[in-house]
Amino acid sequence: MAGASVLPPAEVLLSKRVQEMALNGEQPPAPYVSRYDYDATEDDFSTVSEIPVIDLGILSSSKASSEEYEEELMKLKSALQSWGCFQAIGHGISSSFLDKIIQVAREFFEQPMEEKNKYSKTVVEFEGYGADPVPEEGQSLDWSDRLFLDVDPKDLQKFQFWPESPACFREVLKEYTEKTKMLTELTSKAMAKSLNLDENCFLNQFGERSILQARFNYYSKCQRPDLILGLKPHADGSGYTSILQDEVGLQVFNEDKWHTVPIVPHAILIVMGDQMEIITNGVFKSPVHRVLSNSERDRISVAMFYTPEKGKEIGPEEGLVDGERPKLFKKVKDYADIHWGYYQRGMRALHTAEA
Ligand SMILES: O=C(O)CCC(=O)C(=O)O
Ligand SMILES: [Fe+2]
Repeated sequence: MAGASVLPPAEVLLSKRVQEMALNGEQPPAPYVSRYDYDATEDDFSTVSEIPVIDLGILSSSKASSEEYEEELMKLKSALQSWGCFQAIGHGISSSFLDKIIQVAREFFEQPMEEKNKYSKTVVEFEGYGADPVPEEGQSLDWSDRLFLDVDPKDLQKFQFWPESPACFREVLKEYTEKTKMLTELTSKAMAKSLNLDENCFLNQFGERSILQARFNYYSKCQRPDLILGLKPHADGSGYTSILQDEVGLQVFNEDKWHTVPIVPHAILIVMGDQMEIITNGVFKSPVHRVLSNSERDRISVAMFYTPEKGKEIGPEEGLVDGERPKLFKKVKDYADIHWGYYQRGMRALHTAEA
């Protein structure tokens, strides 16, 4: 293998899109090669795991019988304690609209580079089209391209990064943002109730100016999926994240094993981020997850990161602290920034919040 000194620096590699390399049939260059622990059974997408499915319709409707309601609430709590994620159905967002989001995302990424590059970001910026900012030296790179946008509060939207092609992109994203806000309200209330807390307690911690960011991920096919990762293992720095996916590839680490998240048509996967682990005093888990590449099909996902308002202190809910369960975390603010610093070094940041 060539010595590190003759490799192009990560800045140069990251200024080139993975999609271009894939279309040119190029082999993944060294910094993308991250898998030395290849295990064929972990790549077998046909054996997916049963991630709990929760019907949010039951938890939001006054019509549900109280028995059914209590049962669903208990399922939700248990899913978040053991997996840190669940597949939400009955969320109230129409199937045709969810198809539309995936479709506009696909149309965006399938355009010529010249069109996409109108929205490109530099290797130090977050927002726009491209790769994540350059990680610390020695860290591997992800075999994927992204379009990352701040979407809420509205005054944070920077339209120079919002595609005008496909023509309906902006309208669809605005509508999805509004729908995701409703979903987060419903989810936050249901999660609080499942822990016998005031239904507004999580919404209050996130604050009036809680943040939503959209990340459109495009995972190109790769001839050597055994060598690379679409997205390296990480836990999210958000409060929690909702994910739409059109192909398998996402895996969650649980009980010493990687589990492939199955495609449940029109379900939205809700994944706890570190900040919900802090707020629930460790009752809910923020799971480590990653994305594998595929030699046959590309993959689109749309992640919406829901994060507490800038500068707002968050910390364990008092109702989840007692003699048996002392405070595991201290109060923190702007945790997502701390998380990012560690992420770039391939590390988790949760320990920085420990009491
Ligand atoms: O593509 C996916 O399914 C997961 C994306 C993800 O984990 C992230 O963007 O943080
Ligand atoms: Fe993630």
